[in-house]
Amino acid sequence: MMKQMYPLYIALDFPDGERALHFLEHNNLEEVPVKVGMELFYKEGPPIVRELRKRGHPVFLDLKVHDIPNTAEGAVRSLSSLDVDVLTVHAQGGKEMMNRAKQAAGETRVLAVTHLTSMTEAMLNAELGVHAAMEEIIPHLALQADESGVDGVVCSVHEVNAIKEKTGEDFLTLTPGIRLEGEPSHDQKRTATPKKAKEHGADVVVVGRAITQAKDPGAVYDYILKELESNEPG
Ligand SMILES: O=c1ccn([C@@H]2O[C@H](COP(=O)(O)O)[C@@H](O)[C@H]2O)c(=O)[nH]1
Repeated sequence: MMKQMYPLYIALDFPDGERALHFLEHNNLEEVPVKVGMELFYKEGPPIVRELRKRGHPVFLDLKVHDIPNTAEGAVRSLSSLDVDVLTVHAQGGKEMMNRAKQAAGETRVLAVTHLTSMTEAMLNAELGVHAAMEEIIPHLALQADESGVDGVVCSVHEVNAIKEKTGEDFLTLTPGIRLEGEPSHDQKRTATPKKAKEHGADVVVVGRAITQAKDPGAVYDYILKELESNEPG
């Protein structure tokens, strides 16, 4: 059976496992779903994922695999053995790469990153030489991802509607770049509040600094979860 996904994952972007585990323990965030990304995984490796799983945390492993199909397939096979809910590849690796990643993932869900939420359309045009509007290129990449067989995409809240129009409602959208009203966006460019994520129909949100750097991370986690689970119209 395919792994379950949760509406909210906390991005554990900490320099080491000790600090990540201390953060969770001291803020009463036992067993909450967490995202392990490059910073923590490259420092600690598979043992930090095993430790989080042992403590009851569902884990999203966000290593954004991007390589030739054969290498990506092998990488995903290795990573999916860690009992994680979901892992990521780059949609720009192409359909064969995404398809082979999906085949190798077993019950672990695979999501394809479209364009990073830290990029603007101007950067896409000037720096990557991709002369298309974000609102065209991202649904296009999502359609390629859907056709390749992966479970969904990583995108910003702003692209969720256009993606679902092309792929259908069941194709998952996971949205980082979440900020509370009035908060600094840091390096993120395509940001939105949890309320907007809910309104636009994002299936899953990932929140890092808005929780990890908050005065009361537990309270912010509870607030965001409540916003996402609210049945009030936007
Ligand atoms: O397009 C993407 C893909 C992944 N991320 C990851 O999400 C978190 C966001 O952290 P914040 O502190 O909430 O900005 C981070 O781990 C990124 O690696 C993303 O931001 N955008």
